[in-house]
Amino acid sequence: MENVFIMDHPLIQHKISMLRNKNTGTNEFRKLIEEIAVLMGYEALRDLPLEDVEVETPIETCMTPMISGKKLAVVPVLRAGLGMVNGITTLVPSAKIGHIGLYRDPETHEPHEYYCKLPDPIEQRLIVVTDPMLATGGSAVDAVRMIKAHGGKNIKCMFVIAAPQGLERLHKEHPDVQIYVGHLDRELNDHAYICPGLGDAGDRIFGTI
Ligand SMILES: O=P(O)(O)OC[C@H]1O[C@H](OP(=O)(O)OP(=O)(O)O)[C@H](O)[C@@H]1O
Ligand SMILES: O=c1cc[nH]c(=O)[nH]1
Ligand SMILES: [Mg+2]
Repeated sequence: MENVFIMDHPLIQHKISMLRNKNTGTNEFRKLIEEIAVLMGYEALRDLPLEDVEVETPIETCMTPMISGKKLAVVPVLRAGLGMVNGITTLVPSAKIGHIGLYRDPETHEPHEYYCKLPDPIEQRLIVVTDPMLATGGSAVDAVRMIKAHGGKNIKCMFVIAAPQGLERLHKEHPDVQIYVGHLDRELNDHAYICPGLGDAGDRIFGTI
């Protein structure tokens, strides 16, 4: 699928396996999510535009490449997406941060919007949406729709784990969006949880189980 990138780096796979373990506690879970975000961010940002700038080294003056263009915006989908923000700002400390609040209704599994605050203007920025889980895809489809409604154009989404159903839906509804997935899991269960998955990412990051 064009614009879909499934990670295969052994470090990412190893850390995702640690996340899956139900005995991994809140503190370690949070650290792992952040580390995976750094590793995935490194992959997802490999096409950042560069421009040559003049720098004086101790030896001579040279032209040397630096990141060009408008700065990045990281947009976590609350709550669980917050766990990945520090990973991206470790790579790009100057990034602006927006927030989209969505929760999934436990019965219908439909997303409900409760917050949206994005950097303004957002048109020229590269926007990186973070959420550890892409299950039915409802939350991600809505998050991208909200960003586009504010003028966002250049959008990448990062998920630690995705279900095939959610990946297909997001790609179908927003084919222009680049989707980065740490691991593609088997399926959804009757409660729309990812199998084998890691449980409820938000509850495990914030210790609200
Ligand atoms: O693809 P979907 O079927 O929409 O499911 C994925 C969404 O569900 C989780 O959030 P949740 O609703 O549990 O909110 P939380 O992060 O506050 O726990 C997860 O972090 C995604 O945002
Ligand atoms: O498996 C899932 C599905 C949705 N949200 C989660 O946190 N986990
Ligand atoms: Mg949750």
